Amino acid sequence: MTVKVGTRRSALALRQTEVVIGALKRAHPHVAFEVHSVSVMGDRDKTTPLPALGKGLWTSELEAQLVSRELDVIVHSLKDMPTSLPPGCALACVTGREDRRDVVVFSRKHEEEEAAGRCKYGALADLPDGAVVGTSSVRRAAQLKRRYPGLVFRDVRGNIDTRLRKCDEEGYDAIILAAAGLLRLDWGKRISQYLDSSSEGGGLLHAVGQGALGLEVREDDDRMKELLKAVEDTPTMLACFAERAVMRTLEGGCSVPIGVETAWVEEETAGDKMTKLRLRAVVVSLDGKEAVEGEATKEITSLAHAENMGQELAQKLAGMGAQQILDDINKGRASGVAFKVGDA
Ligand SMILES: NCc1[nH]cc(CCC(=O)O)c1CC(=O)O
Repeated sequence: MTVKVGTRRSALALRQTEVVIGALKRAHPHVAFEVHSVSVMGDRDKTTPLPALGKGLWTSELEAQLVSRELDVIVHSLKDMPTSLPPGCALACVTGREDRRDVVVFSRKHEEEEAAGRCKYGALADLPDGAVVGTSSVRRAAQLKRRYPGLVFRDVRGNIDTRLRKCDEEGYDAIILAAAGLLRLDWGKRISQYLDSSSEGGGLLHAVGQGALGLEVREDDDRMKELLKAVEDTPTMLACFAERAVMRTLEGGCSVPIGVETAWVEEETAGDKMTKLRLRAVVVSLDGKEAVEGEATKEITSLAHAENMGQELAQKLAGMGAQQILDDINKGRASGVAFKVGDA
């Protein structure tokens, strides 16, 4: 048996695929795996603002080859997978999660003259008003504008190595990326600050599925689903299904400012310690001026429970004003308002 594994062509996607195949080979030593890299629109078009490219910008070409049976499984960054998949496709497995947080990388132009490699800034809060922060994510820009209104946000496109080069050479003071991508490509040394929902973490909730890998198969391919169970991480899969249900219910995509944060917590209930899933979510207006957030903590033991939890929290946020924020964003786009992340 030879399994044809599809992936984007970026260094990160290829590294992620290598890791997954390594784990599968250890579990199934008699199965052969072939890597098939495919060019996708999000990697080809480096100028159009991401929201204008639609939801399938990282996945559509790969899914077409899955359905036509040129591929048997696709390794995705889960956060790049739309929350609704094309007919005949299924998210069969979510693997263990790398650090799910966003991080700050400062431009090398801020390294101390006398101590190469040491940046004079340690956190976003250290930056002066007017400092330029690069991100192509409306989720990151909208949330950070709330906490750091003096910063100027500017689009930065390209794969991770390109964005690091642009950070150092093209007038940025810092850029925001996912820890997972940097760590998987051995760029951890560039990370100056980890961001999360805490005050010192900038109050930033991460992207749905960030840090996790999603393995997509044909809906009717039970043999492939069985084979992939060897690399499934069930707690991560349950958490990510809850996160994805929040976005699906709010009808968001990877280009709307929805942030989430999940954690498995121990809670005392009637004298018994129980492990429960804590799910936080936030919806922010593009200018960062309005935000609706909430959380829930529940015992979750199935994918259906997880999806229901995400759906309920999303409906609660929608009733608190989140749907209005998203409707305003979609109206703005429908009227052809050119979309850009930031101010510069
Ligand atoms: N399309 C961007 C993308 N998709 C997945 C990752 C990082 C890896 C992950 O979140 O699993 C990135 C880079 C980034 O957000 O900095």
